[in-house]
Amino acid sequence: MNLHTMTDLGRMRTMTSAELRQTFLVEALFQPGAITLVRTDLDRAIVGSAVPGARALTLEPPPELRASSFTERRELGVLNLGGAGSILVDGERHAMAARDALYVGRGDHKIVFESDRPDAAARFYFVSYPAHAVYPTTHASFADAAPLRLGTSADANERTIYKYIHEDGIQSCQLMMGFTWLEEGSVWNTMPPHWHLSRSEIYLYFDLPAEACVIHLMGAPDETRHLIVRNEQAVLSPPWSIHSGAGTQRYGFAWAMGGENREFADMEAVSPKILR
Ligand SMILES: O=C[C@H](O)[C@@H](O)CC(=O)C(=O)O
Ligand SMILES: [Zn+2]
Repeated sequence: MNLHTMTDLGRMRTMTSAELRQTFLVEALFQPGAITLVRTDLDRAIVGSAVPGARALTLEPPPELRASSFTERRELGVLNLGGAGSILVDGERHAMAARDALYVGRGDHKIVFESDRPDAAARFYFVSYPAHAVYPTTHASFADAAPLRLGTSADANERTIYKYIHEDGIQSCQLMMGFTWLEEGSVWNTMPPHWHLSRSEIYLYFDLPAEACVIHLMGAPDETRHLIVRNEQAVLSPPWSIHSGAGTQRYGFAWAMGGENREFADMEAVSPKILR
């Protein structure tokens, strides 16, 4: 399992593009017919994907977890970014339509990913954090996600935030998860930006054609850096970092957070005037 170790603000000032990418960008997710896992020391998150083909895929615990099952001491949030599929948790089948989410609570579970049709494979994206208590495994369909419309077309940031795992939605220990969908002609996410010392965050950009990219902004508000991010790549965002971006066209992105609380609105707004 690949490991991304974080840096601090001081070293970030002198990092090259390659060093920034090695530290903060997760590139090799979504391998056909496989489960891919990447871990980071940032709140001990594990980022992963499962793209089952004709064969079902079982989530095994990597040796680094020192566990007999993946969720022995962890919770897991899954979002289906592809075709219809299922997730079996201890034999119980949860149908996963496109944009459905599943929360799997701490416990010795057997987790299996399946696609309904190998030629229109499910693309399961997941994020896991350590968990200290058991919350029930819960499915949410796209219609269950609380939509929050933000932005204007004049600011090119008209978008809807769909929250699945949060204070008023699916319950969890520390995981929050959902995705944001930009309207045609809107390219900016999280502008004006924010940061939250109470939580770290992970963005996974999706629904971008191969030639398109998002210029993701990170760092302290007065000392920003950027990453060029392609389709289905993830950015690890420490609590002290802003996380915002502009695409060469519209896109979607899944966001997940871990930390102190699960209040979506608990963030420090950053005035665009102080960005440097
Ligand atoms: O803390 C919240 C997260 O950064 C995102 O949900 C923000 C976002 O999707 C947006 O403004 O477009
Ligand atoms: Zn945020």
